[in-house]
Amino acid sequence: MTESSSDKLIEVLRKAVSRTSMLAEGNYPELDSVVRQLRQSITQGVDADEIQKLLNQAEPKFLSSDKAQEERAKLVRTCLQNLIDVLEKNTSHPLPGPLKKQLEYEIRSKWQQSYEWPHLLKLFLELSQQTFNQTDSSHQTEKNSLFQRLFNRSKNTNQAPSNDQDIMAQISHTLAGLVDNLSLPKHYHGEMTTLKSALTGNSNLEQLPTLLDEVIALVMIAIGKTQESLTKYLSELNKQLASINASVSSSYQSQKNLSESREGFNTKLQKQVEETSQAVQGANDLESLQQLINERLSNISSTMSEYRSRMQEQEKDANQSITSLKNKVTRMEKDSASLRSMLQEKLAQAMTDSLTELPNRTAYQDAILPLCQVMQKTQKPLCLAVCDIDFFKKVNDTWGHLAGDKVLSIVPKQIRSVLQKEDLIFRYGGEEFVIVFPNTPLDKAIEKAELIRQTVEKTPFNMQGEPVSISVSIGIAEHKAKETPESLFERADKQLYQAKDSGRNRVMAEK
Ligand SMILES: Nc1nc2c(ncn2[C@@H]2O[C@H](COP(=O)(O)OP(=O)(O)OP(=O)(O)O)[C@@H](O)[C@H]2O)c(=O)[nH]1
Repeated sequence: MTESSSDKLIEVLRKAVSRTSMLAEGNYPELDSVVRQLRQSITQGVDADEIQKLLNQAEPKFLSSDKAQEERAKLVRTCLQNLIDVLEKNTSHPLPGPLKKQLEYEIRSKWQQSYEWPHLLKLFLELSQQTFNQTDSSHQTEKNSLFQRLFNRSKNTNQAPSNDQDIMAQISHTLAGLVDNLSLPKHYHGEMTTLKSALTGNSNLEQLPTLLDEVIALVMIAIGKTQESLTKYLSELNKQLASINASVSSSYQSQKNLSESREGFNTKLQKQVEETSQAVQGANDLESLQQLINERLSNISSTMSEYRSRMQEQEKDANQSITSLKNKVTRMEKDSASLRSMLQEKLAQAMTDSLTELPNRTAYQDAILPLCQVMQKTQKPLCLAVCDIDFFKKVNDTWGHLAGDKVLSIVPKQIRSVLQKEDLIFRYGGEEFVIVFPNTPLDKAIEKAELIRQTVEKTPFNMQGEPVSISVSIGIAEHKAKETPESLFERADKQLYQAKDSGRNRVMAEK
């Protein structure tokens, strides 16, 4: 490595350490002073030995904070699973399948990312609401059941059955455990204690949505560091904009001063020339004329040199302010480019499923409406296929989750290998994929789906040395004029259920 490229590398690393340490600060109080010291030493450019000494001292603290974070995440995962269990065991109806599946899948794939915790809790709240809606529509006898009173807030003030009280006691006990586990800044400890005591022993079901909201708010505070740093970053950019604005006004002011002094100079010079010409006309002898002209010329020359030096000074000022303006704009451009790429990266992460690397359900929901609209406008057909791996639970139960994950990552690759460039595939949740065939009529989509089915069926899977065959069932529907994406999905999903009911490993379409 040349000296200049190693200098550059050191500079980049210095910056990276300094920014990362800013993000880390505030997460673990016991690490804060070390992180701050490290940043200061690095920005002040102290020598390597000193930084090494600091790192040696900090090592055990870094390790213990890593462990604490992992423990915390495990507890959150267990808590979320317990919440689903409480719901499942205590209601007389099955929980809404797709949402439960989605929540379980998201818990499995996201529990380690603390910024996903509020989202997981919100999904649990949604699951509870859907459970109630389902219960309500099918069983009038349960009018005063848990979820009716929870989410519909029925006016009926009957005493809650003791079963409901038990459920709430279990849910609040789990939530209190979760709150206890949060790492919050000191000034939130009061709120945390209040919420914990509101949860402990609480058997009033009607308070669950409010309490859950409060838990989510505290979780967001506990993990809100990234947001905070983003806000700081934006406010820094804002400050830079303000300072650019100030520079622009000062540069405008110096331009204004320049033109004012030019005007002043012109008037003064004109006046001196006029006075000279009048004096020349009024002079009666050569000697006095010579003296007068000398006097006037020296006046004009001193006015001109005064003007020249003033102009030079002002020009220097203007140049300086233009240079500083240019530097500020360059710095701001760099900062906003890095912010933009950071946001794009975050957006891409939020839209991609980490196991299969396919665009996820959120990406599907963003894409489907505009796709339907374009196809409708151009009067071209669009078909949607919902594809689900058959007996996937058996794969997990027989060969374990890792083997299940392997199947989940291979199947979409096989599907993709027979798709055309314009076809789109998404992981909708669990072992379910959605495939969009733009510009494709129903009979053609059925052919494509049949090819997908055969390809998966022929793919050799091997579990612990045993050959295993995997198959998929597929339901298809063609988009109708003015139909919503939800209704299109529902029709395709219905076909999928028929394919499952008719024995699986088949394609069914609405004819
Ligand atoms: N390994 C693994 N399992 C998952 C993942 N997502 C969902 N599952 C599991 O997939 C299974 C789906 O099971 P079911 O919905 O009963 O469906 P199935 O066994 O495929 O049966 P049919 O769809 O009726 O053919 C559940 O056991 C989920 O826990 C994942 O990301 N990895």
